[in-house]
Amino acid sequence: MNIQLNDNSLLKNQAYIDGHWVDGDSGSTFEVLNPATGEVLANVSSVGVTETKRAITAAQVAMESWKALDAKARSQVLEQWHQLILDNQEDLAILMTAEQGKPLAESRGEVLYGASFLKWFAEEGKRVYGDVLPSSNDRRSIVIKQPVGVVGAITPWNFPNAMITRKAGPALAVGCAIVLKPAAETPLSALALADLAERAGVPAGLFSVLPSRSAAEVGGEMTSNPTVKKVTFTGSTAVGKLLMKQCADTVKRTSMELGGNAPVIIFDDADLDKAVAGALASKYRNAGQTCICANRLLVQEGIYDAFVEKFSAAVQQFHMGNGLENGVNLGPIITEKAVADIHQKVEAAIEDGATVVTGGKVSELGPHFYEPTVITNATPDMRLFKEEIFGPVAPVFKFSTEQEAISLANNTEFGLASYIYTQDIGRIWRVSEGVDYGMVGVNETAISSEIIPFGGVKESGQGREGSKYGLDDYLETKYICMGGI
Ligand SMILES: NC(=O)C1=CN([C@@H]2O[C@H](COP(=O)(O)OP(=O)(O)OC[C@H]3O[C@@H](n4cnc5c(N)ncnc54)[C@H](OP(=O)(O)O)[C@@H]3O)[C@@H](O)[C@H]2O)C=CC1
Ligand SMILES: O=C(O)CCCC(=O)O
Repeated sequence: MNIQLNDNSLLKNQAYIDGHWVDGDSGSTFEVLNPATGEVLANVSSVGVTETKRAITAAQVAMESWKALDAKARSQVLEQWHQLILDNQEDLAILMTAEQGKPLAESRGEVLYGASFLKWFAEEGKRVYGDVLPSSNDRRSIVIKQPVGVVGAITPWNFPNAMITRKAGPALAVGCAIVLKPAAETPLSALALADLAERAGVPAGLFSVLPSRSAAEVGGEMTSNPTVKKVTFTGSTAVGKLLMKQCADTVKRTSMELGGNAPVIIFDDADLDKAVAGALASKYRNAGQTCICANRLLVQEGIYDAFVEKFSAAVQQFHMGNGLENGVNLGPIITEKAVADIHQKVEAAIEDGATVVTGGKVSELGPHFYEPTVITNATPDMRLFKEEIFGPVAPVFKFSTEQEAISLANNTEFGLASYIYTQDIGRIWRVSEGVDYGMVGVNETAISSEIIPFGGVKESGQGREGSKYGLDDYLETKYICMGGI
């Protein structure tokens, strides 16, 4: 493999099924590329339907003894996995930057973020309480919670570590087994996590990782196999809808964390410096490739020009490049296709009358780099308003009234994250309650952590990840009626 770590045994290029490192049955492999340089990092085994079936069967077997353990015993294994991730933070970060592109500082942060889900759910898994309901004299009505069963998980390339632990943590904590298909662009982080899980004592079969170049085959088996009781997915809305349809035939539970179209609403009374810093951090995190990234900057007319000036000046300070190099704080875009898609949206906006203040083109650094861009005179009929940009492009829209801001924010089929900048306490409540989003950041855009219920409404998905609420997605509720008392 074209990469050097302190511990090179974390570099895996085979699937991890039922506790074994294996090639795909067909022997086929696929390339994993460094998006900053285009170099081939590794050739990774590609699995299909039969290997997925095997992983699911192994999961079912492994789950029997795992769910019978005390929650405390499961917790200890998760704690150990958490500790090993911390111990290997730098290697995991280097691996992540190599295959995904985000600057090393962001990768280090994601590794800690990913580990935090294991720690949180190691603790929270010990608190799966039931209920005794007020009942009539001759009976007692009891509610218990049980693990939902074997879980199928499909994760994206933009967060190659944390999206896995955010699903595996709660699943394993409550006694489920999990079969994971990572994104084809970033399987190395997933496989390194599996290696650490094995070292931590996660029993064979309980956490299998299925790299594949045919997502539809693996996803098709996961969603149709009756042994899988729940499918959890993070990715595009289009694929999420497809998976939900596929799950309908066997009536599986689903959790869907899909696309977003986050508005950042900046009112005239906002603290301008805070608003600029918050919008900047949100928009350009992971080069704009985050489902909760600011997608639309909605700025009130009285502060519009001042905001654009300060924001654009800050955007021009980014140092774009290979995320492994010192000082780089903006990385590449995952694929050339994604770059082309971003650029088409910008070109369409220009044709429709938008103005490019800075950026607006593919960078001279190479075909995976798009210049950090600010666009003014943006209007709601543009693709930049309607679609997830997933790139470092900030369109700035102007509004007049609070009601108009709420209407603009809600004028989308998405409803994941939203942000408000204002100092008016009444307005904070009105707007927070008025926007149709699963999450609202008030004078803050760094809203993610393991303790909060992450998730969306409308076509941004269903279910919540992280927090005490995140456990419910992996639990069934059983009612027991005890009669004859
Ligand atoms: N909510 C979020 O966090 C994310 C949103 N997106 C949005 O989606 C757009 C496209 O990105 P993209 O990577 O193509 O997102 P996808 O939704 O295609 O990919 C996410 C995951 O789904 C898998 N997948 C794709 N097709 C199927 C299928 N038919 N059955 C089962 N699994 C499948 C992918 O596998 P494989 O990699 O092998 O194709 C990957 O593991 C982005 O521009 C962005 O707008 C993307 C990623 C994350
Ligand atoms: O779905 C995503 O894009 C990843 C979520 C990032 C976060 O948890 O902040």
